[in-house]
This record gives sequence, structure tokens and C-alpha cells, in this order.
Amino acid sequence: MSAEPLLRCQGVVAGYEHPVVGPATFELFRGEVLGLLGSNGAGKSTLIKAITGHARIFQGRLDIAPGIELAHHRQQPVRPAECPLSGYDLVTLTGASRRAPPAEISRLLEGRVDQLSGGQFQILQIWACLGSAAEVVLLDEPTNNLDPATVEALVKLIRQDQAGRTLLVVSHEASFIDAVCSRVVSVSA
Ligand SMILES: Nc1ncnc2c1ncn2[C@@H]1O[C@H](COP(=O)(O)OP(=O)(O)OP(=O)(O)O)[C@@H](O)[C@H]1O
Repeated sequence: MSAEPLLRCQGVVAGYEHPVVGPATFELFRGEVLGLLGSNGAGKSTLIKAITGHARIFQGRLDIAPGIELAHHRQQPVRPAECPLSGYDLVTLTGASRRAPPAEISRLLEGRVDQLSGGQFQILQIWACLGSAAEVVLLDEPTNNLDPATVEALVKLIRQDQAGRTLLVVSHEASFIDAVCSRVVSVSA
């Protein structure tokens, strides 16, 4: 890990019309997988949105290293309805087509995105982030809709194929957090 973090949250209080989370303090260093833990409604997704500029910062300071590109996998990614976009089109848009995806994902590339199952769409969206060139990937509840075998494939993807990638992960699945995170921090309102 480098001495300077890629991302630093110092006493950040974030929310929408009103604050809903914080103050939160943590740093994300290059090459680590940091987990954000907290109960339902604690504000984990809001903190991620504050990092991407989709939630308001009321107090504290958020620093992102200059020139750092972020990829954000949302808790409930929006799927285009009735749209002839293929899986390959989707990963091309994010730049993730430059890397060869694992077999669990490559078989989803030919079909239309609007015809994938919920879990198939979820893992394809995760690949759209992980396979991109972004230096920091924010994964909000990546195991939603995934069956145990696909969760296992995702763990392998993060630990082996993507080893050394800088990730910020929100998940309620303790076993997933244990399997992929090198460090965790707690978040509360
Ligand atoms: N767009 C919004 N506008 C106003 N309030 C919101 C908005 N999104 C979330 N909230 C509120 O902010 C609080 C924190 O929500 P958030 O989704 O960040 O929590 P979380 O820790 O990710 O929860 P969960 O584990 O249930 O996904 C909740 O009380 C929620 O109702």
C-alpha cells in the first residue's frame, strides 16, 4: 500500500435534504479491499453516494486523489427496459470489454441485457465496474440476487483475478466481507 490514501473521509456527515450518516472517518489505500459495515439505514450507501457526488456533504472533508477514476456498482442498478443492448454493448460502454471476463460472465455477453435474470444482470453489472480501468471500484451490496455458486465466483474474481485492486465494499453478508475484505470500518447515523 502507498502512504497516501486514494480516498480519505474525515468526519464526513452526509445526506440529502438532511444529514443521515456520520461523522465518518476512514481512508482507502491503493490495493486494499475495505468493507463498510452497518445496520439497515445506517447510511452506507449514502456515504458511497457522497463519494460519487450523488449525496450532499454537510460537514467534514472528503479527499479523492487527483485523477483517480471511480466505478460505482449501485445497490439497485437500473436496467434499460425493452432495449436491444447486449451484454457486450454494456461492458464496451464502461471499457470493461478490454479484459477477458471469467466464464460465468462471458456467457452473458451475447444476450440482450433486458432479457437476463436478476442475478445474471447483477454479476454483469459488477463486471462492468471490475473490468473497467477505474482505479477505485465502489461495490454496494454486490451479492444481491446472486446464488451461492456465483457469490463464490465473485469471491474468486476479487481475490485472485483482481488481486491488488482497490475496492470499497458494502455488504450485509458477513461471510462475503470476511472472504474479500482486508479491513472493515463501521458506519452509523
Ligand atoms: N434519496 C434519498 N433522499 C432522502 N433520504 C434518503 C435517500 N436515500 C436514502 N435515504 C435515507 O438515508 C438513510 C440511510 O440510507 P442508506 O441507503 O444510505 O443506508 P444503508 O446503510 O445503505 O442501508 P441498507 O443497509 O438498508 O441498504 C435512510 O434513513 C434512508 O431512508
